[in-house]
Amino acid sequence: MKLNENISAIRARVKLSIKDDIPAEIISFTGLVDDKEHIAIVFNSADKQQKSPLVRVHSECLTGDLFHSSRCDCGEQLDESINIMKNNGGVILYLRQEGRGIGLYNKLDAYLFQEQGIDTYEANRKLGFNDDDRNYDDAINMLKALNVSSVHLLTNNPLKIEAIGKEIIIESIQNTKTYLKKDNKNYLLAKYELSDHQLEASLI
Ligand SMILES: Nc1nc2c(ncn2[C@@H]2O[C@H](COP(=O)(O)OP(=O)(O)OP(=O)(O)O)[C@@H](O)[C@H]2O)c(=O)[nH]1
Ligand SMILES: [Zn+2]
Repeated sequence: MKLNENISAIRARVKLSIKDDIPAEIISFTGLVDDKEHIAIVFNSADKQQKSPLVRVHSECLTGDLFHSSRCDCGEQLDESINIMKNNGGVILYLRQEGRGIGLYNKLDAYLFQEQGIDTYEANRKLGFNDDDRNYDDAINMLKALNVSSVHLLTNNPLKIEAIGKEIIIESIQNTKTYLKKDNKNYLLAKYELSDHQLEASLI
């Protein structure tokens, strides 16, 4: 595991959301292990005030997070996280691991395979990638830099739980909701059947 203790962070206060003016801090880091600019969004200074904040480790999805694409559930999960944390505090680690780590170009390429009936994981393999090319070392580095050593984790993804749990105490797991949309049934089914995500089977 690549850990880096020599991280520094710069933070600025922001208000989030179109309607709500949710106070938060946005934090960027230098000294992370990979060359991406991962960020943390901290609600109610959870890093200072809460011993075990609620944490969402969220991988970038430009199409879903920003444009609410019908193909996935990422934007809804991000909105859900913000809505919970605006009242209860918490930390979102926004990791620049677009397309489960393969990047946007390759994710769009994978969509072309999916249109032929191939599931999301096999589409990755057809392009020469692993099913999931992410790692969470820098998520751990960021939590440590924020003095967060134990968390309540907001996820349905067992790989995230395993990876974060290697260095951070996980007090509890809170699942996100299951968001079935126009075009994301196969995406959700693949997560449920092939990758053991804790989704509501009755909804998909
Ligand atoms: N390769 C690939 N990546 C995808 C596809 N659809 C969405 N993604 C990416 O999948 C990632 C989803 O990450 P997260 O929101 O952290 O969610 P998750 O891994 O499903 O885990 P939890 O939401 O925590 O349960 C993002 O990086 C998306 O860009 C796809 O069809 N192919
Ligand atoms: Zn997405």
